[in-house]
Amino acid sequence: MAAIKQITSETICKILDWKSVISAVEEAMVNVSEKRAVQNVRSVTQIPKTDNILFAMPGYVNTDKSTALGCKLVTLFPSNAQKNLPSILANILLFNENTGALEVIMDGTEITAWRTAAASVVATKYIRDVNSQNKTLAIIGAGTQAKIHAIAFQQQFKFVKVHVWNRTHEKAEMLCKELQCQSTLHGTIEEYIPFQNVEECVKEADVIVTTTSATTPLIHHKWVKPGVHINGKLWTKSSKNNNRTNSDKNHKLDLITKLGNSYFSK
Ligand SMILES: NC(=O)C1=CN([C@@H]2O[C@H](COP(=O)(O)OP(=O)(O)OC[C@H]3O[C@@H](n4cnc5c(N)ncnc54)[C@H](O)[C@@H]3O)[C@@H](O)[C@H]2O)C=CC1
Ligand SMILES: O=C([O-])C1=[NH+]CCC1
Repeated sequence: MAAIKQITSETICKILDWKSVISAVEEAMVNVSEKRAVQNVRSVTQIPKTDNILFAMPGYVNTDKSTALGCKLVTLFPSNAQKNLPSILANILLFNENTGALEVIMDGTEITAWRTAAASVVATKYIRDVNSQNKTLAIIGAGTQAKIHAIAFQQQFKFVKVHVWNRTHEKAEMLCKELQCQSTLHGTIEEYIPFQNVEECVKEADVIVTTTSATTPLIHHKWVKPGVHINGKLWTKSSKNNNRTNSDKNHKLDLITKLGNSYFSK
């Protein structure tokens, strides 16, 4: 049996670029819709008496361009933040589609982070009215996904301001400072502004991204502008609470698509 090739996170980080990732995610969505890819529902293994989860995400794709059989294994350990580790860690396994033999193991943590933000970008590109102005992006949260969404959205859109709210305000301030310092990432952005209050953070936003692990709603529909596009990072262990926006049936926040977990307000 041939040796299993290992691809480290250092190599992955050198390869990833936004143009390719956004277009690969868009292509993957089309392949799933057009049934050129098999993407089964992920399995969720919750470690009893903890919030820790192991996900298995298998998939197969067969197109003119490529064939691949793989499985991503992702752990979500929310308390990792206190250990200075990402709460989401991932590895991707690729198999030979003729023999089933394992051929490649690659680090999947960065790929997962980029893939998630790229899915929000693609969803926003298609769902947000192309004629609407996209001046202000509001980000709820200040962790891995908050930072990568701020960077990814600049690849496709020309936001002028990025608003950030986080449960711990100092982290919102730190993220804004960090993004401000990375001048090469700015594009059209003039300011990254940390907010103490969620309503103030979202009320002028044209696009909102929620990137927290909160299990209760953080945004009220009355606070957002008509036509706002909301990308929700919506995983929670309880599907009943599977939402970061306040959208009970009295509220006019309508789910219009599952693509990238996107919401849109009328
Ligand atoms: N990192 C990744 O690649 C992916 C992450 N996700 C999901 O995105 C969300 C964020 O993930 P990361 O940015 O990686 O995590 P992180 O640990 O880096 O950041 C978590 C954020 O959530 C906030 N938060 C936690 N509990 C909260 C609460 N009760 N109320 C308000 N804010 C709260 C924290 O202040 C922090 O800003 C999680 O739900 C995660 O499952 C989904 C797909 C991929
Ligand atoms: O899509 C993904 O890879 C994940 N969603 C929640 C945890 C990891």
